[in-house]
Amino acid sequence: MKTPTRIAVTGAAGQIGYALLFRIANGDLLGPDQPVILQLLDLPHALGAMRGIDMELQDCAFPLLQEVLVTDNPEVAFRDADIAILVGAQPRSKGMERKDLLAANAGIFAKQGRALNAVAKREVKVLVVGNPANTNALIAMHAAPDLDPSCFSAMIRLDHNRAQAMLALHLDKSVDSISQLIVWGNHSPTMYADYRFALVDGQSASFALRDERWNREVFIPTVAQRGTAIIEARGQSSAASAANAAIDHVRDWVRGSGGRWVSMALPSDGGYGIPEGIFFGVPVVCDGRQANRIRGLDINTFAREKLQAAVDELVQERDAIRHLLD
Ligand SMILES: NC(=O)c1ccc[n+]([C@@H]2O[C@H](COP(=O)([O-])OP(=O)(O)OC[C@H]3O[C@@H](n4cnc5c(N)ncnc54)[C@H](O)[C@@H]3O)[C@@H](O)[C@H]2O)c1
Ligand SMILES: O=C(O)C[C@H](O)C(=O)O
Repeated sequence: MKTPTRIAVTGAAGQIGYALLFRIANGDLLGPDQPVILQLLDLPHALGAMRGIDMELQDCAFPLLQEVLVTDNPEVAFRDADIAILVGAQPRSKGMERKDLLAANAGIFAKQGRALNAVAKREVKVLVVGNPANTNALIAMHAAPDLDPSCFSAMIRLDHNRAQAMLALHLDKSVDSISQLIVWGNHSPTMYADYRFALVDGQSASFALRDERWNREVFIPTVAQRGTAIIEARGQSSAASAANAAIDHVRDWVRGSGGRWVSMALPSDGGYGIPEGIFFGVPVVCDGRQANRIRGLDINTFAREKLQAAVDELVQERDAIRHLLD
C-alpha cells in the first residue's frame, strides 16, 4: 500500500469544494492506486456543513480515502500537506470584476501563506483558485518565505479548457485533437487565449484559423468573458468546471502532462519580458516533478500588446496589496 497523499482543500464547504472533494476521493486527481487523506478548511460557521460533507464522503465508501479531517484552523489543515488547493474566498456576483474581490480576499491568502510556511511539507504543491487568483497566489507566496517559489501556482486552466473546447467547436473537431494552445496572463478579462501555435491532429492549425477577425472579435473576448456569461446565466459563478480545471491542473503538475502543453500561472522568472514575481499564465509541460516553461515562442506586435495589458493589470493589483508583501 502506498503512503497516502495529504491534500488540503480550503473553502471546502463552498460550491467548488462540493464539486471537487468527491472526485479527489475517487482517484481522479492522483490515480486509482494512490490513497489520499483530505484535510478540509473552512470558516467556523461552516464546520457543520463540512461535517455533513465528511459523512457523505464516508457514505461513498471510496477505497482510496484513508481519512478526512475537518477544521477551521489553517495550521491544522496544512500540516504535512503534500498538496494544497486554496479555494476558500468570496466569489464575485453580477456586476463585479474579479479584481473587485482583492480587498475582500487578500487577507485570507496572507494568513494561509504563513500557515503553509509553518506546517506544510517543504515540497508542497499549492494551487490558488480563489479570486483574484494570480495576485492571491503572489500574496501567499510572499507570506511563505521558507517555501520555494516553485511550490506556488494559480489557476488559468479553466480558461485553457474553455479555449480548447471553443476552438474544437469552431473547427468541428474533437477536443483532444487540439494541442499547443496557450492562455497567457491574468485570470481576468485581460487574459490572452492564443492559438497561433495550435496543432489539430498534430498538424499546424494555421490554415484553418486564418480568420483574424474571428480571433480578435469572437474567440479571445468570448474566452475572457466566459466566467461572466456563466454568472449571468446561472446566477452563481462556475463551480463544477472550476473544480474540474483544478483537478486537471494539479493532476498534470503531479503526474505529468504527457508532453502536452498546458497553461499554468507561475511566478514570472522574467521570460517573455514579464516582470519577475507576478503570477502570469504561461505554457508549460509538466514532467511529473515540475512544470517546465515553453520558451522562445515568437511574440508578435499583437501578442505583445495583449501580454502588456495583463502585465499592467497584474502590476496594478500587486501595487494595491503591496502592504501585504513586506
Ligand atoms: N480561478 C478560477 O478559475 C476560478 C473559477 C471559479 C471560481 N473561482 C473562485 O473560487 C472562489 C470560491 O468559489 P465558490 O464558488 O466555491 O464560492 P463559495 O462562496 O460557494 O465558497 C467559498 C467557501 O470559502 C469559504 N471561506 C471564505 N473565507 C475563508 C477562509 N478564510 N478560510 C477558509 N474558507 C473560507 C466560505 O465559507 C465558503 O464555504 C471564489 O473566489 C471564486 O471567485 C475561481
Ligand atoms: O468569473 C468568475 O468570477 C468566476 C471564475 O473566475 C470563472 O472564470 O468562472
